[in-house]
Amino acid sequence: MKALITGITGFVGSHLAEYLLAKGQIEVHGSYRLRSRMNHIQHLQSSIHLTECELKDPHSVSQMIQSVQPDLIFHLAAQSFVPTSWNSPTETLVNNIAGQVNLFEAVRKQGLSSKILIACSSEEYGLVHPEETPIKETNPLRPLSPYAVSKVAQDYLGYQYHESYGLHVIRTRTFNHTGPRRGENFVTSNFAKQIAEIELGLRPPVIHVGNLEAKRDFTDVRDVVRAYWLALEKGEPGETYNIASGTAYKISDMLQLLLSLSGHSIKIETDPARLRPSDVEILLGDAGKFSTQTGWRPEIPFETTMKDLLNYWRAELRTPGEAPQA
Ligand SMILES: Nc1nc2c(ncn2[C@@H]2O[C@H](COP(=O)(O)OP(=O)(O)O[C@H]3O[C@H](CO)[C@@H](O)[C@H](O)[C@@H]3O)[C@@H](O)[C@H]2O)c(=O)[nH]1
Repeated sequence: MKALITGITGFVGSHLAEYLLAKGQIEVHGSYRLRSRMNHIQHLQSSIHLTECELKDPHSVSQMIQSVQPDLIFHLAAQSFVPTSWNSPTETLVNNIAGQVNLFEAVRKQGLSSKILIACSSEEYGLVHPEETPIKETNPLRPLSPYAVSKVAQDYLGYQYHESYGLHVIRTRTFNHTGPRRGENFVTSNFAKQIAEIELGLRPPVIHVGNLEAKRDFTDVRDVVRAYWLALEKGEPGETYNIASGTAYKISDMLQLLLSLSGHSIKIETDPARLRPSDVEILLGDAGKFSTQTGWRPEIPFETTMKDLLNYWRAELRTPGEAPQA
């Protein structure tokens, strides 16, 4: 069986590649862009097949699909950082929406029956009223950032291509996820990296933060990639599923947890540049529909995830590129 991961060099892509290789009997292919950093998949390079592909270019996508002929496609490649979407809204929308349309069009025109997972997001729910939590898939979508709008479009395009052409598309609305290799812009990783830098004396004992009042539902990336596999194995085509832990942490509590894992005394300072024009206040998901369909449940406790993330940064800062491959 052949699996294609778009965005294989990224945080989730690298974990998914490891998961699929460990399952065995899956030929793992991945797409990357010209300037992608390869550090997350360096240790896998001899076991995977890489294709350079610009997803915004229909020709490039068509050629890749033609040569790989994947049975499974995990479409993870995207501009995924919310603040970047305010600075570059057009780039975010074009990248995320056109990339997926090009992929769908290639599969459709070549008459393939690939099963396609599209990585949508809990950000789509956006403005959520307290009585609407835990959020079900039926909740209204009230996106609060250009990134969230791009994910709503990806989500509905998945629905539309399934209805119009019968493409085997599964849509997952994944809530926040983290773990080793998480990009340093994202909150858990950013705080963990700052703490590791303070421990090594690379910065003064002051941690810079944004809005600590928001609440997020975090799942370990290793549980998320298992969910993505199950989604294609057992999910209903055309359907959308929340992937969530069912517990929301205030960002300030997540920070306290990280600080408790470090013996250092650290001052907290708000950096106004880290505040957003509009922030999603609470994302707390109900993954009941997905659990019933696939039997999936998150297994890794949040404390373990945060310990692994902090240890990842400690190792990465000591010997860049050689952090343990968790
Ligand atoms: N990044 C960041 N966020 C901060 C900081 N301080 C507080 N926050 C708050 O921490 C929360 C989480 O921020 P991110 O880690 O940047 O993630 P996100 O905006 O929730 O989006 C992530 O989750 C989505 C799923 O819900 C994903 O779709 C998206 O790609 C991303 O992974 C937000 O409320 C943000 O305002 C900081 O210094 N940096």
